[in-house]
Amino acid sequence: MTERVVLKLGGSVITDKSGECAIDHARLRDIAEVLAANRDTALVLVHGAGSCGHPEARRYRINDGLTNDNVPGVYETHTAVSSLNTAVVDALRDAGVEAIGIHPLHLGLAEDGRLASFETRHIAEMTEHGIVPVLHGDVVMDRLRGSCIVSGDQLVTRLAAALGSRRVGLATDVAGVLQNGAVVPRIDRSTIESLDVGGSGNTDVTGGMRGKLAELLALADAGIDSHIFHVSKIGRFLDGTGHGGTTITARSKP
Ligand SMILES: Nc1ncnc2c1ncn2[C@@H]1O[C@H](COP(=O)(O)OP(=O)(O)OP(=O)(O)O)[C@@H](O)[C@H]1O
Ligand SMILES: C=C(C)CCOP(=O)(O)O
Repeated sequence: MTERVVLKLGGSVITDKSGECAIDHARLRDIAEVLAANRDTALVLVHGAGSCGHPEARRYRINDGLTNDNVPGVYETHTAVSSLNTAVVDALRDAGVEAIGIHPLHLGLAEDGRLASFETRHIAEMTEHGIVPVLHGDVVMDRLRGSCIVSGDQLVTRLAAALGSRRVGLATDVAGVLQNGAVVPRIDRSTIESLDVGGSGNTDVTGGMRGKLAELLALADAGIDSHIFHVSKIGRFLDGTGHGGTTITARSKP
């Protein structure tokens, strides 16, 4: 079976998270060049929403559930993050990567904030043909709440488990998980307690670094390690030369 790499581009690195849907096109071009240079990798790409989706999700209180008042928020949030998805796909295609956008609102159903069903067989099929599926954190219909936000981080864990991926990376705006300014090289359930991990510095409805680690520790429990590193280290993550960030694992330090 093809060894698939699941890579998430944090919303903080492809948008200016302090603005309103401020897409960083120059950063997207740089990332696209790196991914184009690694075309042999069977890649499944996920991106966060950054300033294209988090402000809308917060404004319409999507995660509190749907009422008569906030139904338009489903459209507004999905449209904002979809515009970012188009920009990511365009940048990749301009660099020669056979990318195609996939919207979780169309293929997932949640129950109380967690994906209950999510089709991935077509994603696996795409990678067999050199297509790079580009998914994103999204608003998804929820059988208990009406709707909820499914983060790119939740998608990463879902995809990695479903596709049997052993290489999972999250590129973000920090060098890794930090403690007193230094990167913590390895985190497992026994070491997480001693760390000071917070949310995002900007508008974020999915828990920032704390939310990320909750997802990735659950993935580690399922036997799949993952890595958080600075966006400038994507090439090194892909070629295995060392990303200098944090590895999230179920195993204690050797
Ligand atoms: N201990 C910590 N180490 C590193 N970053 C931390 C820590 N605690 C909180 N953070 C914050 O977490 C942020 C990264 O999480 P964030 O959710 O913003 O990233 P992202 O995945 O790029 O964004 P998005 O959720 O939009 O995709 C950092 O920029 C930092 O402000
Ligand atoms: C807010 C939306 C639409 C998705 C959030 O995904 P994330 O940026 O990966 O947390």
